[in-house]
Amino acid sequence: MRPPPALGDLRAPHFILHTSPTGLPPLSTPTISQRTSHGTTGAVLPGPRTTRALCYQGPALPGPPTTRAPHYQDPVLPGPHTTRTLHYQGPALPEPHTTRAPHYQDPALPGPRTTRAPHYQGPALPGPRTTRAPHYQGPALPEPHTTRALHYQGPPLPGPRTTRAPHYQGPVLPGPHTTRAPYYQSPVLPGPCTTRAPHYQGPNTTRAPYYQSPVLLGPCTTRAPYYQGPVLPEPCATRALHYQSPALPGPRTTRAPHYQDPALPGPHTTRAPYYQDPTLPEPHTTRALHYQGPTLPEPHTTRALHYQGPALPGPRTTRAPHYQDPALPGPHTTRAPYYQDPALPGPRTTRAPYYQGPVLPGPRTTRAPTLPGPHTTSAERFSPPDYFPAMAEVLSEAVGFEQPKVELHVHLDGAIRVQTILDVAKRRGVPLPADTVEGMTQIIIVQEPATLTEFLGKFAEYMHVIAGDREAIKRIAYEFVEDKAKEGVVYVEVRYSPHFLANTQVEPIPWDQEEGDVSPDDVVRLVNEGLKEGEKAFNVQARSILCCMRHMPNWSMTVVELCKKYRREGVVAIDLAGDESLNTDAQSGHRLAYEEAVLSGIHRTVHAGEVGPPSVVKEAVEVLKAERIGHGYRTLEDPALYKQLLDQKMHFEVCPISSKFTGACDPDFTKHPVIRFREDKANYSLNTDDPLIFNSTLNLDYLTAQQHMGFTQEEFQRLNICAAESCFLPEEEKKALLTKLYEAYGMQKSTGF
Ligand SMILES: O=c1[nH]cnc2c1ncn2[C@H]1C[C@H](O)[C@@H](CO)O1
Repeated sequence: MRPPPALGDLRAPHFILHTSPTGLPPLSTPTISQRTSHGTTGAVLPGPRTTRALCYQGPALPGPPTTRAPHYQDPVLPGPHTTRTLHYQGPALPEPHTTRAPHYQDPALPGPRTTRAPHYQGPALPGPRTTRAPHYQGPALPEPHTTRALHYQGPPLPGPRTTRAPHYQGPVLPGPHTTRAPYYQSPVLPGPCTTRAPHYQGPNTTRAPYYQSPVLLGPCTTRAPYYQGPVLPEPCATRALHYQSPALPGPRTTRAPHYQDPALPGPHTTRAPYYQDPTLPEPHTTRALHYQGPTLPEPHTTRALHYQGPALPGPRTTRAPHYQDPALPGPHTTRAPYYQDPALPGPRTTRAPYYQGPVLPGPRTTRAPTLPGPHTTSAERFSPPDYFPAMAEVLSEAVGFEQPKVELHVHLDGAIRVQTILDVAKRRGVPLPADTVEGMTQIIIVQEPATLTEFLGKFAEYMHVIAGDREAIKRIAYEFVEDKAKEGVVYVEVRYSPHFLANTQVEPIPWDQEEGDVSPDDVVRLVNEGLKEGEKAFNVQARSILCCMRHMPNWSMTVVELCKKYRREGVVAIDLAGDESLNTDAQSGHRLAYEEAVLSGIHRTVHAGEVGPPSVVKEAVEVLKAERIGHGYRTLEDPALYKQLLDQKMHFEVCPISSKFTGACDPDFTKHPVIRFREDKANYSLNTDDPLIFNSTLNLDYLTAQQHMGFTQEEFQRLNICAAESCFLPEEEKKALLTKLYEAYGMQKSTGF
């Protein structure tokens, strides 16, 4: 339908509208002079109801003089044979009683067959044979009760097959009650086989892609969001990929968390968490948690790696904690706790090179590395690849870089004091496999270069002690700041997963905890408090980063919401941590969370290229819009990507000691990727990552760079300035931090690049 002409259009060239001297139209009816194109003036048309439009040029109208002026909109035209407006171009209207002006919008038209104006937008029209919405272009709707305006958005319409969501374009859905508006997300879908998510493309799995309600009804329905595994046999077989509840009903259902081998034979095949060797003979094959030794002969011989219980009966059974050399001769061969060198002479004499425990009786026994006398071992004689886990304390007297430092990549839950774990365990009555700092340390730390997955398993040794305990959570944050102060750190960004420290409002509840009352939100508040008090007490600036976990995409939206909620209380960014070797879906909750972070101005870092290929780094940058990369070592395998990131000054959060023990990098530090970063003047920092688990300190990372990679004091200064430039503080605070560093380093202001 043509729109009504604008006022200007009405002033056809044939007419002169006499206006007032003010130039404004007069209040009284103007005199209209008609001029023909030949310049003649026409007369006012005579008769009642006879106003012909001044420029009416349509066909001769039937009947007595009926034409009203163009744009006439008075609805109260009396009688039949009434007005055809000047520009009416609608369909032929059936006579009689039908004609209304084109823009007529009064809903109160009486009687049946009341053709509504083309732009009619009033309430639903009563009765049958009602008007189709003017722009309706959908398929022919069957009568009756079918016509709804194209943009109808009201509540669900009653009756079968009536409600079609306004923009619904999916395939025809079978059966009654099937149509749901796109974006429909109500969790209370009744009955089976109902909702099809708007973008759903798979077979038969009835849940919207982001559907996350735990109260799934009926069998065969539960597919975890993002589940992409093989088709699971029905029934009771469908479990979310990361499902961790131990309470699964039915046989063959319990799988260790992260268990990914579907081929376990027989029933009762629960494997220890992280157990990945499918070749254990049936039955009773559960091996101790982190057992990695050689196959043990006979049944019932498996001893946990960290077994510290009473002496076991039978010969050669009791092994010292961490004992890993099966070739020790004779019975009773327990070695000292740090023993790792089988080549030392003499019985029962060998101590680890950095043994600092109580003095042991007997000759040639315990020697601290710097002690004089025979058989003493100086620190220099030991190459770090062999002795790193035990080096931390010994080398702590040597200082790699004594000036103020910035640390950007350290996990709060990987930086807890062992003493604190023991204290909290005692207070809460949580049993631990050791009750001394030394014993517990040896259980927690990674002794040898391992895999990232094995390393992540270490958190299970102690997280259940701290998680869900308000006092402990606040305490670890506070003590963390104190530890950083001792390391000469002036600014730190510490990260953690709020979910991993919670025991309610987290699904599944981690670390086999009972449900409690500490939610992820509570965790963030407690950490904020601990950090704030630590800042005041120790004069260190501490901010936090909240971690999403790779294997838990459905936690991520909560993480970003917590970042937003607590951005003014010290939370500066979002991270994605965990096992990069897990194949997470690009459509996952992480992606949505990072989109939200971008929209809300939350800073973003992502663990990528630590053990994962360069494609993970690429995804972090391009999809998740990461501003920093956690680790990023494997970026070097894609020269084009590396060049791009160099050009854009992407910051790499490098963690040297961590990279050795997680198996991310060659244990030979002289081949470490950070050497290339340094040569290319890349933007990177040095960090501890998880000093508890690596038994390390920030100083040890600097020493490693200095002693094995040739780092100079100037490079340490440069990389710390890079770290400050790339920190997630607001600009003003960042400037203040940079000024502090420049002053401490005695430098002129410039960027570190
Ligand atoms: O180096 C790491 N790579 C990937 N994930 C890690 C690393 N260190 C710690 N995490 C995980 C384990 C922690 O529980 C979690 C949150 O701090 O982040």
